[in-house]
Amino acid sequence: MMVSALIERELSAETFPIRDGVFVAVVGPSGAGKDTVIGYARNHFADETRLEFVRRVITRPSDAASEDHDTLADAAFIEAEADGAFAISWEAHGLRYGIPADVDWSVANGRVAVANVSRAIIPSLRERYANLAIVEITASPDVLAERLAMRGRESRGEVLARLARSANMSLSGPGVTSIDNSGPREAAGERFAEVLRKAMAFSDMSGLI
Ligand SMILES: Nc1ncnc2c1ncn2[C@@H]1O[C@H](COP(=O)(O)OP(=O)(O)O)[C@@H](O)[C@H]1O
Ligand SMILES: O=P(O)(O)OC[C@H]1O[C@H](OP(=O)(O)OP(=O)(O)O)[C@H](O)[C@@H]1O
Repeated sequence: MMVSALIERELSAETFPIRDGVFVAVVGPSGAGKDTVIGYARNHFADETRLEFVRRVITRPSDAASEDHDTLADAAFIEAEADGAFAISWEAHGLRYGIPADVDWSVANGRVAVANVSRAIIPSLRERYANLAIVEITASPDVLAERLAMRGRESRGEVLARLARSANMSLSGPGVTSIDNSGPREAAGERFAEVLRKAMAFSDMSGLI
């Protein structure tokens, strides 16, 4: 067993940025396939205890078809946020999103945490996690439009707003892996699985130092 897994590290202000484990931030435009590649990896690595697939808290009714998340009403989310329930939270598409605080403990203890997050929170993630892997899932604009329409989770107006938002976002800085998901799910899924294998290997090494 890894040394890091034997030590239950306490987190305090001095422990930032959090080390040992890796935070894998899956980002990219709406409809590119973030939840799809995460779902692929979840199946692929079903028995892998070093990986944690973060269950997000969102102020959106649950929709198990695309993502299994927790739901809170707006006021309850704001209260939970004030109580320190989230490692990180943000707003987008008129919704609030939170990553439960125990992800910090997991990363500090050598696990690889995987979450679908906003591109806008990358600077905060860089401050919080020493080992941050950013995976950008991409697809061409016409593919995005077609997939969002097919997904059917949002109204036509919401889909148009999501497509417009995507056009204004660009990524910069180190540690970004881009995966084109214009082709079959399995192709992007395998590339993502390879990123996770590397993150687990890195985390194993870092726990032994
Ligand atoms: N490679 C693919 N080929 C065909 N359809 C896909 C592919 N990847 C994702 N989809 C579909 O496209 C839609 C958007 O994917 P999703 O994973 O929800 O994207 P995101 O989380 O980035 O918004 C979903 O309906 C999903 O099933
Ligand atoms: O700031 P951005 O990078 O544009 O991201 C905005 C939001 O879109 C995604 O959420 P969600 O999974 O609910 O939406 P999606 O499936 O349509 O991408 C992502 O996790 C962010 O919460």
